[in-house]
Amino acid sequence: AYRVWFHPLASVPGPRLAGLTYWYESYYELLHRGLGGQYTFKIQRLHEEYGPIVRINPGEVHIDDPCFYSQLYTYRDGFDKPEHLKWRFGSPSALFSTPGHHIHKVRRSAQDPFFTKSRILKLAPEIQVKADKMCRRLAKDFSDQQIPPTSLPNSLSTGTLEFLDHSMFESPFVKAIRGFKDIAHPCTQFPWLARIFASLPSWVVRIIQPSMSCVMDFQDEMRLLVRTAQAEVNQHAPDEKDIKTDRTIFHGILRSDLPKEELEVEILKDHAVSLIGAGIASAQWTLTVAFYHIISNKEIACRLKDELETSMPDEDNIMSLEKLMQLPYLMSCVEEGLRLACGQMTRSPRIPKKPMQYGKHFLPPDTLISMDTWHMHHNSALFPDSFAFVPERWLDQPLSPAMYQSRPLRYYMVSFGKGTRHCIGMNLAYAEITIGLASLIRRFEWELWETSHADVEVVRDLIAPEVVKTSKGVRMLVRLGK
Ligand code: HEM
Repeated sequence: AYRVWFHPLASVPGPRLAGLTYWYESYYELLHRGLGGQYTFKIQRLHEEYGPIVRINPGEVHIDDPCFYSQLYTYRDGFDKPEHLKWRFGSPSALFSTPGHHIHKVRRSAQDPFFTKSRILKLAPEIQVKADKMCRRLAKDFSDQQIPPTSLPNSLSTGTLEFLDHSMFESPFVKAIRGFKDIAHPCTQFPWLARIFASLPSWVVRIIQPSMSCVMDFQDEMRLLVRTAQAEVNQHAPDEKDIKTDRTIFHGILRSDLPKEELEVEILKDHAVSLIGAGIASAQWTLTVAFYHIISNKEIACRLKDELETSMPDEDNIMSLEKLMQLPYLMSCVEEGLRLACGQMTRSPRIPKKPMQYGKHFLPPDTLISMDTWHMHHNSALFPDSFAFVPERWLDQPLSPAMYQSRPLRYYMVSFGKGTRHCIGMNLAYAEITIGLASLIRRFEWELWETSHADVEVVRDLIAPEVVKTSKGVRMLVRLGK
């Protein structure tokens, strides 16, 4: 009775059942359509019925209004994230899992310097080396064969060349990420489940939940990586410059001014898991979506190829990232890929400490308020025919319609989120996707193989190439012929 009639959110529109019980959300996230991961799409239908603000569970409202995005995901006041999401990906101390704004700020300040634009521009030649190696392997071993292109981007994303040597570019990391995705929804709905998994010895978890084995292996590998960095840093005085101790972001964090408790192995292991996991999954999916749409549309493919051939007559010399980023059609394809891939599709709740107002609705402090990329990127006023891949919509720096204040259209592209918790890897992701697309399209001819639009359709939230594969039983295959 309290939740339905007397709760401060009781007057916010929405289905009565959603205001009454969290089981409403759990049903859509775990069971609906036999897939789970459906609440994002259900919320879209609820907005059609109830308007731009909907109460989606007893303590949370969802807003579908592009103008409100920057108010919620703000750079000015950092908001907390809900405590129960901390366990979602089994890395409770990772940046995106950290609930409190203040501790998040401390952790983030140690990692930010590694992802600045200038740092990534310096790193770009290394990414190009990987892209070159990937292309050489394609030319040598896969000419005129089918390959699943979802595997290609892994090679660029992980910061290691080792994957490029795996058959079909298959990688153990990708299996681990799939494992995380399998448990993410159950662990969001029942956070105690993740805590139980975390407290059990790993051999017990492996027996009761075999799909977690690769996750555990991945975590062990990350612990080892952190311990190695610790040992190398401890061998040198803090002010000593040494090539070995500048090798990875973890060497850098260990040499930062973070308080001692922030440098514990388990915390750094969580950062490692999240940086590599987030880095692989989203960039891989975005490149896959862009790649599919480009090769499935002859006009787009020809226009892009023309631009690349004109600017790089010698295919062996892909131009620098800085110059690639000045190619208008290539960058429009990158933007459109990012828009359609949607990044992290699920809503990202924030907890303002001060009251907020949305229209006539007063939202008291500590209310969970959320928005998501899916609703932003499929807003038909901003992005007409929003499910179509139209790079042209990004050419010549377009503006949004007057109802959205005629701002640059890019203002409403939120693949990387906004505010104090926006994606730390944004510059790296742009670099990987741009270099990846330019190298693959400039150097080869591609043809779709037993692949249709359904193979890149999102059927479940939380990003989904593997989910699409398993749920539909098909893979996106292309044939390579130089
Ligand atoms: C196309 C590629 C990518 C997309 C679409 C993407 C998307 C996002 C989004 C939307 C967020 C905000 C999540 C939230 O509001 O809670 C985020 C956060 C994050 N991303 Fe990415 N990401 C991408 C690539 C990367 C890469 C390459 C890395 C790693 C280097 C990375 C690491 C992170 C981390 C660590 C966070 C948490 C930041 C924080 O809470 O301060 N991401 N990402």
